[in-house]
Formats: sequence, structure tokens, C-alpha cells
Amino acid sequence: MTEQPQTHKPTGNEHQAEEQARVLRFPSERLNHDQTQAKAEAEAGAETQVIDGELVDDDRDQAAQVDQAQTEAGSSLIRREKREPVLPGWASSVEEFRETAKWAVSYAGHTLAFHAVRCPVYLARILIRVPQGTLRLLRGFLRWVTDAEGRPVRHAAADRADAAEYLRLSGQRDSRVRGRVYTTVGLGAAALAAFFLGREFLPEIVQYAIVAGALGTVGWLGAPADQPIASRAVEATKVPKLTSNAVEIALAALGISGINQAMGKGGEGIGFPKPISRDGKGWRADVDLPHGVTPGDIMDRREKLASGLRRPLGCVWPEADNGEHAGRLILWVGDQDMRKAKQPAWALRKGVRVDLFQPQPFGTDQRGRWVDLRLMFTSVAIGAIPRMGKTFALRELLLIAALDPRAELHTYDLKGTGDLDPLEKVTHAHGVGDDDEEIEKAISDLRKLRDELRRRAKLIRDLAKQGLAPENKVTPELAGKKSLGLHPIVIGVDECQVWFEHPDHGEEFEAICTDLVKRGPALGIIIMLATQRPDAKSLPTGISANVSTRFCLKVQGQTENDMVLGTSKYKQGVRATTFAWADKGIGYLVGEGSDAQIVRTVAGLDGPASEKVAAYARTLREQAGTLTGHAIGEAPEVDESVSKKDTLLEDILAVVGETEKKVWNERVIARLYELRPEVYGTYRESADLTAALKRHGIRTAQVWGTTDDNKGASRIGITHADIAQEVAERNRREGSG
Ligand SMILES: Nc1ncnc2c1ncn2[C@@H]1O[C@H](COP(=O)(O)OP(=O)(O)OP(=O)(O)O)[C@@H](O)[C@H]1O
Repeated sequence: MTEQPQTHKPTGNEHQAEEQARVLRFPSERLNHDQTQAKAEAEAGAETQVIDGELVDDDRDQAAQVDQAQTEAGSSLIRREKREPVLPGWASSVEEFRETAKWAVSYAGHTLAFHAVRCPVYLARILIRVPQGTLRLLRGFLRWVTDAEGRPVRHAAADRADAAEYLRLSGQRDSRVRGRVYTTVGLGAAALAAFFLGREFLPEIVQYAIVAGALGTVGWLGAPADQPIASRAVEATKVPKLTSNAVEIALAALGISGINQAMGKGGEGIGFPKPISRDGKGWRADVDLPHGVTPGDIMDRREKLASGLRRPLGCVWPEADNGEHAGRLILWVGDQDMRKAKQPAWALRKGVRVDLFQPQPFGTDQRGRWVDLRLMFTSVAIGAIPRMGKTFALRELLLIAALDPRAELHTYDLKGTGDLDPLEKVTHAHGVGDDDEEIEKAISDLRKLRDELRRRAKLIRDLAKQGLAPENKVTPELAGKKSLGLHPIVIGVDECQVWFEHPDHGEEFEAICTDLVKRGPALGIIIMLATQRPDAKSLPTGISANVSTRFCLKVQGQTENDMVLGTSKYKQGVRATTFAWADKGIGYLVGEGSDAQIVRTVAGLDGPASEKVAAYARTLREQAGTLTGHAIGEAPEVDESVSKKDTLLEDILAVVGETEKKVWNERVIARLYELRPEVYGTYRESADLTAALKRHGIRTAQVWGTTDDNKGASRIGITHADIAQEVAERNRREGSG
């Protein structure tokens, strides 16, 4: 804690003195004072208000506050303003610039090739049209020499019998024709001279070029207007411009009473705070909705909006503008349907060594720009209704992880269809399906991961004391030191609800995964869970509340939406319910502290394409010597206590006599360990026994007991009668079964 500045309360006299001699500060001084105050407030605020959360770029925040204070405290001429970027989006994004340049080159190449192939046809067309062109040329020339354009006026004068006018016009015509005849004779003589000189002195190639040019011109003159010599290489498919009128018509068609009233007679209308403009490959309209109407209302009716705009659904993307007021809508209308638009090439498709500490390309936004995601220090939840691209998204993330040869993968495909099998060649632990053997393998693996989590936590604490882990988390340097064993561990689980709903191990899976989600990211363990049924059972609240990266493809309702994307996201207008059935691979991504954005995962990353990336990842691992476990055919060690019959209740009855009515958990655990250390060695805390008993339907509670030094205390414990009753009932059931 830093010391709070001491405040000095003025006495009565001091007050008076202050009143009489008020010191007026010069503006600059006032500024400094205000800045200091703003800084002090920022510091105090940071210290007193942040309860939970990540401190990001504190300096920048403060600088922004000080900047603002400066703007507000300075000259009255200084206005609050929002500056538009100097360069348009396409020019400031390397990716977009590259795309545009690529398009321009391919456009030019196509046009060139198209015309080159048709050259003989063009030549034939020219030759055919030369006579017609020559006739046109001669006709035009004669009309010019004979001043044909004045003929109708002269005829009119003759018809009116206006002799004076006729004579004036005829005189003018004669002198004009005379001048033009002289010019023609002069030019003809010059042309003849040029012809003979050219024949004599110009190289042959130039002579041919001149003849070809002359023929081309005459042929071009001979072509009818509707049949040009050259065919069109590119048909421009023009997308209609988005106009304010079109937006108004579409909004009015949504059946929202607030909009209808505003558009009616005497209504406030719909506001457009900025002109509708091009933004990426589409149009962007910023709209001020009528009072009381929110972007969420519009997003709920996306399909109707698309109909009103006469555009395909995949082109129409209404969004809330969280930086502005709650009635500001950003309507982005793409030139092409997002799901059909060609995605720029994924940089990792051919295999590249990646660093998980750096952001990696995950998907593209509506404008076709890559959206990066940093996997390190996150845990991920992916949710959607079936067949929307959840497994593709998870597999893509696992492939990214595989391309960092340091990362140890644990892949679980609980649906059992082999979607994650392309990763077999690189993964350390691999599970497919939900049969008992697989579940036993998985729980053993997770127990080891929990132990690893604890080992890492202790190690990081020790390293922090030595000043080697300044933020008490794994750094790239620490991850790179093999001897420390702090390499990234990435666990991917598809259809994770199978684990959490398991009748015997469900709670243990949940407890370990919750621990991994909460503590794993700082310790270099990343867990990614995908589910097609995002409810409290399949994505327990301890997990859904703590994951830091969320990707939600189409879901059916608000609950599922908020379960994956976070509380209140639906209310804030982040609605994965608005996606259409055909929006495969398109979802809302909420990354580390960033605003939700619509992202389409890498298209076409199917099984064979994934195999190729995984093959490259294997080569990287072979070079780095990091292939372990399943990838090199090692069979996983299964924790024997998992497959053995669970005799916990019988064992408790063996160590707790009938005379002991209630016993603290910690004492029961100590006795169980003495009885069978190989089975109960994993019970470390009272909560472990509580969790294990819960699976048998037995609850623990506060019970009274005495400590070793004979002091009475209330702690969590078991009741002998509960255990005995459950064992008796179980025996009866088994007997009757
Ligand atoms: N980015 C994408 N672009 C286009 N199509 C995609 C994209 N991602 C996935 N798909 C398509 O979506 C379909 C479903 O994908 P996937 O198997 O991942 O869905 P799922 O949600 O895991 O389904 P299930 O619930 O049955 O496991 C696939 O046929 C795939 O081709």
C-alpha cells in the first residue's frame, strides 16, 4: 500500500486568510496542479477500486486520463473531439494492402492474358472493318471540306427566301471551303512527303507499326458502336451502394414500434452521425436509433433486416457500438456473403513454427481481416449447437498449439468419431470415446495434471522469490528451460459434458478442470473445452465463469449464449443466437479483455488438411526432441485406484469404529492413508474426502470434536451412521440384483 496523501484541515483563521488572499494560478500552473491531481486520483483509484481483474497497461490508462484532464483544463478553444484515422483502413493494414495489391496484379494479368489469346480474332475483326472505316473516314472528310454542317441553315434561309442571309451564309461557306481545300492540299502534300521520307529513312519495324496503327484506327472507326473490336475481359459485378434511404426502408420493415413512430409524421427520424462509407469489402453505416430502441432489437431481426436491404443474410452484420451510447448501431453490409467470401490464406496452413506466447491467426472478421488469438495464459470455452463448427475450431487451436514444439498436448475426443485423430502423431495423451477404459485413462491423466499444476505453483513461487518469475507466472524464458519442466501444456476436450456428467468421476473431472481453468493459465497450462450443450451441467459454472477466451457459434437461447460468452453478453448485444444455420464456423470471439467480435475460423481445415499441419508439427518436434507419450507409442499409465472397485465406504467403516459417532474428515483421511496408502495417497485435504463421499450420495457437515491438545472445535467430518446405512442399502440392492 502506498501512503494516502495527508489532508490538512484549515483552522478558522487560516480560512479567513485564505479568503482574503486567494492565490490565482496561472493556466500552466493550474494545468500542472490538475495533472498531479488527475494522476493522484488515478493512482488512488487503481488502489482502492480494483477488486479483481488484470491490470493492463496502467501507464497508458493514466496517460489517457492526464491527457483528458489536459484537454479539459486548457484553453476554452480546445474541444473534445474524436479524430478519424489519417489513412483509410485498407492502407493502414498490411494484410489488406497486400490483398489489394494481389488483386490488382491478378486483374492486370488476367486482362493481359485474355486479350493476348484473342489477338488473332481482333486482327480479323479489324481487317473486316477497314473498308467500312475507310468509307466513314472519307465521308467525314468530305463533310468537313464541303462544310456540310452549315447546309441545313443555308437551305432554311433559301426556303424563307431571305436573300441577304442566304448570300451571307453562302459567302461564308465559300471562304471556309476554300480554306479547307488549301489545308487539305497542304496536308496531303506534307503526308506524301512524310510517306516517301518515311519509306526512305524509317526502320522497317516502325513503318509496319505505323501501317498497323493506321489500319487499326480505320478498323476501329469501322466498328459499330455495339460491337467493339476488343471483347470485355472482366464483367464488373457491381454491388449496390448502401444508402441512408435503403437503411431507413429496411429498419422500418422490422416491425419495431419505436422505429415506426420515429419514421412516422412528426417523428424524430433515424440519425446518421457519419456518412455511409466503404469499410473493407463492404459499406458501413453508423446509425442513431430512435430513443428506446437498441442494437439488440435490430440484431434479433437480422434476417428481416437482410430482406429489407435486399441482400443475402451473410452480408448483413448489425453490431452495437459499445464506445458510444446504447442506441448507436453499426451496420456493416459486405459485398459478399461472409460464409462464401474467399478467406485470405491462413499463414499456418503449410506449417510454420509458432510461439504460443505470441498471438496467432485464428480466424477472419467480416471484413476479411485476420483476427489473432494468444493462447498462452488463457483457458478456452467453445460452445454451439451441433454441426456448427465447434470441433473444427477446437482442432484448429490444437493444431496451432502443436506447431509450438515445446507444447505438450492432451487431446480428448469424447464424441468418439476421431475428429482429433490427425493430432495423434504429436499428442502426448489421446483419448477417443467415452467407454470405461477411456474414462479411466482420462481421469488418471487429469490427476497427473493436477499434481503437475501443484508442482508448478510451488516452483513458480520459488522462482519468484529468486526474482526469476517477476509476475509469478511462466515466462517464455522459463518455458524454454527443459530442466524446469514449465513448457506449455495444452489440453483440448471435445464434448466435455461427457466428463462432467459421468456418474462416478464427474465431480472429480469438474474439480480438476475448474482448478486447471483458474490456476492453469498462469502456470502454462491451457485447457480448452468444447461442448454442444452449454448448460450448467455440461459447462459447470466454476468453469464458465473463469475461462478467459470464449468462442460461441450459433446457440439457441440467451442462457447458452451467456454461459459461453459471459454474463450479460446477450443484454449487451453480443448474441450468437442471431447466426443462421448456414453460418458454419462463424461465431463471437471474446478474447483476453477484448470486445466481442465476429470471427470465422479457418475454412477448409478438414481432416486431411489437419493431417498435413500435424505432420509438419511432428517434424518440428522430432528436431526439438519433444515427442513423448502417445505420439511415440507409449501406453499411458492408468491409476490403479481408478479401475479397482471403489471400497471407500467399507474402508471408512473399517477405520472408524461404531463407538465414534462423528469424526473429522482430516482424521478419517489419515487413517485411510494408513490402511491403503496407494489408494488414498491422493486425498490431501478435507475437501477431497467430501468430494469422494458426494459421489456416494453422502454429505459431510460440521461436527464437534477435540484437537490433539484437548480443545473442542467444529470441523468438517463424517457421521458413522450415514456411512453404515449407505453400505447396508448397497448390500441389500446388490443382493436383490
Ligand atoms: N470456418 C468454416 N468455414 C466453413 N465451414 C466450416 C467452418 N468450420 C466448420 N465448417 C463446417 O461445419 C461442419 C460442422 O463442423 P464440426 O464437425 O466442427 O461441427 P460440430 O459443431 O463439432 O458438430 P458436432 O456437434 O456434431 O460435433 C463441417 O462440415 C465443416 O465443414
